[in-house]
Amino acid sequence: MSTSPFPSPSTPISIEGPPKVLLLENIHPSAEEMFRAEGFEVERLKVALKPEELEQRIQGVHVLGIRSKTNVWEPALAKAPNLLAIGAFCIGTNQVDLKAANRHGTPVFNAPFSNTRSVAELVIAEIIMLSRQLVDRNREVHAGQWRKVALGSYEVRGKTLGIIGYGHIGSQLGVLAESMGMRVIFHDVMTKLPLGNTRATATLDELLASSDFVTLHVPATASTEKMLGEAELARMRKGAYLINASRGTVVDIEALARTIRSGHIGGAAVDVYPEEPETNSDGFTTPLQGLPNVILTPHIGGSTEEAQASIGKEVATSLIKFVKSGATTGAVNFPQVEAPLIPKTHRILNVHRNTPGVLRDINRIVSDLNANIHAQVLSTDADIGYLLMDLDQNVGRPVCEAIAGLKTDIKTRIVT
Ligand SMILES: NC(=O)c1ccc[n+]([C@@H]2O[C@H](COP(=O)([O-])OP(=O)(O)OC[C@H]3O[C@@H](n4cnc5c(N)ncnc54)[C@H](O)[C@@H]3O)[C@@H](O)[C@H]2O)c1
Ligand SMILES: O=C(O)CC[C@@H](O)C(=O)O
Repeated sequence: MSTSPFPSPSTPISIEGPPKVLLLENIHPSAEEMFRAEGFEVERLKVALKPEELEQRIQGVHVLGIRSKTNVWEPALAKAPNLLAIGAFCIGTNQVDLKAANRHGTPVFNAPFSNTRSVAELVIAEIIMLSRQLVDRNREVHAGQWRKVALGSYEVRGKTLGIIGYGHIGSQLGVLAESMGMRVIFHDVMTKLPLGNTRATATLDELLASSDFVTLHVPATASTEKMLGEAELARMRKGAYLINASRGTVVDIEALARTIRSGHIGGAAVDVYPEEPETNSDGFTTPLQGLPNVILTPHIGGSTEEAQASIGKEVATSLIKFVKSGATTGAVNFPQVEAPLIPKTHRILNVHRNTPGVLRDINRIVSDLNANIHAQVLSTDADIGYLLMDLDQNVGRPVCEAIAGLKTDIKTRIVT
């Protein structure tokens, strides 16, 4: 992903008719219902779009909803000057070029909580399945083979679970695992409050060397890319199990396959892969196929009815609030502003390059029109400033047109 230039020239956004929403990747109908109830026009597709298709479909769209399979990069953003916001109806936002979206004045909202319990529960199931070699026994009986063995099957009680990434998922998982009598340790780059009897290890290596189960719950970032490679896998205890329901970039999958084949690792449960198919009808291969005591799932950690319905509502709520008031609280790439609408005032939103003098120029435009600023909130990051202005007079159109003439302008729109 590249760092984009600022868009130029800018034009004020005016929404004629209902705001247009494009929802991809079979986003739960709860989102569509909420948008429709607010008078938005919604198109909902079951599939992800490839970059070139997205560039076509995104034109004229005000709100785009995706999950983990649609990449939103600079070329698509450049084709969508009317795009107000992007909703990632999931936790991960690595599929969006967040920096480019920021520079285009487009906040990205996600659902940081709604599917976390579903992932934690899946991992609990996998811990027991790996420990009892359940997938292998299940396959054998389905094939008419009766292998009643205890060898290599263990209780999880008293075993150590090592959690890499003690965030929303990792910490919930720790609580659930302790209730089954497991010892829980974790490694995180941030200082985290250990829940229950868990404790942080001094290093990743200490966690790898001390765990019977290692499970990953980190985001896809430069620092987590292949954080478990050949050397790290070799540091795990002999016979230990690995679980990855975070992102496919985090584990060197070829090295994992070799380590399982060598017998050093006792099994693995993998939900995410470096390359994943875009649709359910595409074929799929991974070097882990056919290996013993290996559970492979198609990125379903967060795929429960409860989680998807809740995500639909959570992200739609943020997007509707942003379109209707400009609130950016919770956006993952944007200065945070939250201000309820003030009756009898007229709200303008402006995103501009963060350079000296912008506020002075904008305020001069307003005062030259003899308008009064009732309230004004500015929040900035390194690249952009996000300004929310409530004016006493209904002069949004001339103000927006004049602001769009400033070299520093990125995106301006009238809310009320
Ligand atoms: N399989 C699925 O369907 C599914 C569902 C939900 C989330 N996920 C993935 O799980 C990830 C974690 O979700 P979450 O809600 O717990 O996120 P979170 O942000 O609450 O927690 C992530 C934790 O990882 C830590 N971390 C970041 N970089 C690290 C590093 N290099 N080493 C150690 N720790 C590091 C962070 O400090 C944080 O505590 C998401 O980013 C997403 O990619 C997958
Ligand atoms: O629903 C999805 O496509 C992704 C789910 C999960 O990986 C997430 O990041 O929340």
